[in-house]
Amino acid sequence: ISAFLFLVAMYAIYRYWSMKPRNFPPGPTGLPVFGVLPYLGMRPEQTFNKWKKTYGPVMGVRMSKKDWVVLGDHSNIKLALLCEGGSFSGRPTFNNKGRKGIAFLDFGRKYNFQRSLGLLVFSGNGLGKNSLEQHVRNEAPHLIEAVRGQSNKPFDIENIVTNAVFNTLSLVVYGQRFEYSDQRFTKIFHQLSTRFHESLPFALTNETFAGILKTVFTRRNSKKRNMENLEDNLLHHFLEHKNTMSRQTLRGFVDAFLSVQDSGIDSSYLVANSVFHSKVDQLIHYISDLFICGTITTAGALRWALLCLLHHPDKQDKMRREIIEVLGDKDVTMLQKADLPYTSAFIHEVCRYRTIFPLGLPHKTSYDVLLDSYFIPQGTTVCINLWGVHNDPCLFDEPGEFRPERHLYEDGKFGRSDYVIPFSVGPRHCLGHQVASMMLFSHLVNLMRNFEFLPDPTDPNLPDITNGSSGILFLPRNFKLVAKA
Ligand code: HEM
Repeated sequence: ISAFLFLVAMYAIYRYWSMKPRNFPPGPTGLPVFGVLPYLGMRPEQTFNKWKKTYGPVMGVRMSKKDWVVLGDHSNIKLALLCEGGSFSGRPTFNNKGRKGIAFLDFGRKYNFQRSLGLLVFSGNGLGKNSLEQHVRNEAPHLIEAVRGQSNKPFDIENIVTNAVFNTLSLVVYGQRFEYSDQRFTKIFHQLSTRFHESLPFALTNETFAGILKTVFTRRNSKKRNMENLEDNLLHHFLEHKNTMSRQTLRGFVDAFLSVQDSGIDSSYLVANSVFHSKVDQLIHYISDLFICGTITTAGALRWALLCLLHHPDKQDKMRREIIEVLGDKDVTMLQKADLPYTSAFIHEVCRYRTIFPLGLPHKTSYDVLLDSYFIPQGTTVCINLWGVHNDPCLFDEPGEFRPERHLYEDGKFGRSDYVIPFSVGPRHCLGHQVASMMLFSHLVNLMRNFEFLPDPTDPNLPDITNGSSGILFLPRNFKLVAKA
């Protein structure tokens, strides 16, 4: 009898554990307490993609004790984020309770205001596309000079590229750049990159047993300290910057933020509507979100592009020939992009082939919603599998192959694919996608016209292009190359 009761109890626990909301998308529940966490592996996006074959592109997975929805194909991602954008644009609360800024704000009035402020600077309006482009162009000579300093011997380009991206963003944010040798900023890069070495589902699972395990097995305290140091550094720099502000000339995002905030009617409206809890906290978190979301991603994409050049010398030659023929001695501008179809196709393919942000940032439903005839309750965390779209064989022939030519028409013109969505889509898509695209294009073209990139002659193997760091971002492992001037 006791064995029978034990089995009944186990069955009841299992049934209770497997319970999901009515008509919730199908998917695995995994183990009690942990859910599917033990089965995700180092590349959760690939595991989700495998499960898609069994459960379909709209899948419900039990993550520790919560049910998440994973969207795994282009049509459902588009349906959710574009057609139902108002319902799918929230952000779940995880390690970020009380955090302001932008990337982790829930959808709503406060978020919309912060986003429009960001768009003033980071889109074609307000401080303007030209000034964005000008900032990117201003950094290029420093990047070239730093690489020239290492030319003809094997070196790791990571710090130089990260410096260039950080400085470009710093020009947009503060209107000011820093010397590559400035120790304060090399420290900040390390603080930035440690944020990304935790896998997304693990980073978000902050509850029950999994949360306890995470505390035991990860160095959260050092991560927290890093974040605080980063924000201290940014605050210190901000205070120096504020003292030199003039309302006549806005130097960048910080000045724009302060002037909107301090301008009479707007300011009282904003304070009355509690758009700003505390202006300095909000601004420091915002700046840190911009650097965190913008630096390691863009520098990582540039390093993947360089790795692709090393692995495909024929494509490198073709691209350099195109750049030299079209540009001659002229400066690189975004207008010339249309005349560089192979280069544009190469960059587009790098963004597809090595998806930097494989699962993007998690979304949350703000209302009960139906998708693909499934019911998704308000407050559900929704993961967007961008990697799954980029590797869908129905959309890309042999998706595992690096083939820029797939983005060229027969007449040689570049055709942007709607299915290449590294910046995600919808109201929450990447705020920095324009400046990121400018940096990828301008920095890469400038590097290509000045150097030939060759593998490290002392290493018999080419650096690994298949595997990368596994975490929230998919980044290349460290490698050396030779930049032949
Ligand atoms: C190759 C470079 C980059 C890639 C692949 C990338 C990709 C992404 C992705 C996938 C998201 C999540 C979108 C979503 O929630 O659906 C995101 C968000 C974001 N990105 Fe980027 N990003 C890049 C560069 C940048 C840069 C340079 C900036 C600097 C301004 C930036 C700022 C942000 C911000 C602030 C968010 C949060 C937006 C929000 O929640 O409203 N990113 N990015």
